[in-house]
Amino acid sequence: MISDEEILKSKDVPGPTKEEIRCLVLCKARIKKNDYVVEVGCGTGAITIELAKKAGRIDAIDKNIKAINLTRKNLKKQGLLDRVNIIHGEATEVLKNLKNFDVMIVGGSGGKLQEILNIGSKKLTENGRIVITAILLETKVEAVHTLQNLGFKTEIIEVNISKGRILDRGTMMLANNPISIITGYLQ
Ligand SMILES: C[S@@+](CC[C@H](N)C(=O)[O-])C[C@H]1O[C@@H](n2cnc3c(N)ncnc32)[C@H](O)[C@@H]1O
Repeated sequence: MISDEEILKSKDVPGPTKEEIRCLVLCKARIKKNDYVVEVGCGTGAITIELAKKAGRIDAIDKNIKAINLTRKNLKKQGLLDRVNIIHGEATEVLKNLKNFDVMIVGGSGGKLQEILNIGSKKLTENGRIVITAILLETKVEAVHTLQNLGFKTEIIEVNISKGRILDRGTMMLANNPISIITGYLQ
């Protein structure tokens, strides 16, 4: 897992998913080396980089062209550009044209989470997984309810990470915003 510092950022793209959260997303997604993974809302490409090291085929989607360009730059920096199919577009449209996949990671939905989950769930292979990261309370509730209604075995964890800042007289723990990781497993 690369550090947060290694990831190129831009003022026009939301910041990268933090290293510790990326670890948990990858863990919950149970990625295997032949998996076909679709990432909705790749942003900086921080999660895409890790997917590119682990999965068989990766499609990374974002509706923001600046995010697409940044994902491309970050993948190139890590020597992983040829491992990912980067797609610029609205996820609800792009997903319809994809073949069936094993895992869908949702890092952003722009108010279209239900639609993304409805379309994505129909494209999942047997034993497919969906992993959603959410900051807003409303998104967390919507993610859990939608996955349950679609028949997924649904799990949610809330992660509160504090990182130590080393000072002259000791170490101060600084808290990051809590983030939820909601996972749906086909059963
Ligand atoms: C919080 S950022 C993702 C962070 C990313 N995991 C990272 O580490 O950089 C959310 C991204 O989702 C994208 N997004 C939101 N709704 C979308 C949609 N409906 N279709 C495609 N992309 C979307 C946004 O443009 C944004 O780049």
